Amino acid sequence: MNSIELPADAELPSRHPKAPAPGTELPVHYQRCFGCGDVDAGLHLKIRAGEGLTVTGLFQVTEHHQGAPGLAHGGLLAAAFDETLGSLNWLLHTTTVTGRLETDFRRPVPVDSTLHILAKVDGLAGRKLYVSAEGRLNAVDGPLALTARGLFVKVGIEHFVKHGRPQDIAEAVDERGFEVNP
Ligand SMILES: CCCCC/C=C\C/C=C\C/C=C\C/C=C\CCCC(=O)SCCNC(=O)CCNC(=O)[C@H](O)C(C)(C)COP(=O)(O)OP(=O)(O)OC[C@H]1O[C@@H](n2cnc3c(N)ncnc32)[C@H](O)[C@@H]1OP(=O)(O)O
Repeated sequence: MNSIELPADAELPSRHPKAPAPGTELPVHYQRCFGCGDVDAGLHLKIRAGEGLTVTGLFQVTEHHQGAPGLAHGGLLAAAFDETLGSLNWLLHTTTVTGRLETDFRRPVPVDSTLHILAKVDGLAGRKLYVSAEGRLNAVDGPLALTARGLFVKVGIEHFVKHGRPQDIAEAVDERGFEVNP
């Protein structure tokens, strides 16, 4: 498939009236999520709602995240973007999964740096949510290290019930009553 292009019929969706206020730290959507949950080996991303259809993510790169010596692993950086882009769901009160994710690595990300990720919704066409993000080193206006574009696809709760491992589904139900974006 080709690069992700915003289709001509895409429209900018509305921010949901109950979206978390700008500046609010978003809740963990699932405690065992590798991106945002309380997982030892996870990314421990801190994501906040921004203005409009934006969220900001902070990824603290540690020695556990290396690919090359002293540098962050590209796949983990893509995961940090995936998680931050997925968190845009909170602003729309919708549920999507990643269909396609393109990541451009423009500058190495050293261990001990903080990656400041700014993600936004670019448009919605049917079930397809088009999103994009940039990541900067150590400051919101720091050097540009990564850019990404994503295509997320709206799904219903049944997607997780059908495909997920039963014991994890049961645990998630206990955790939050299976409510998404309460
Ligand atoms: C316990 C429950 C907890 C649930 C929590 C859930 C949400 C919580 C809410 C907020 C969450 C906050 C943070 C977000 C958290 C995490 C972020 C990370 C997210 C992930 O890490 S998520 C895992 C990786 N992700 C997958 O595991 C998806 C596997 N996949 C599939 O499950 C199917 O593949 C699916 C469903 C994508 C589509 O399947 P489908 O049968 O429903 O629909 P279909 O195929 O018709 O596609 C419909 C239209 O999308 C186009 N389309 C589809 N895929 C495309 C592609 N790759 N490139 C270009 N276009 C594509 C088609 O071309 C068509 O376009 P058109 O309508 O124009 O024809």
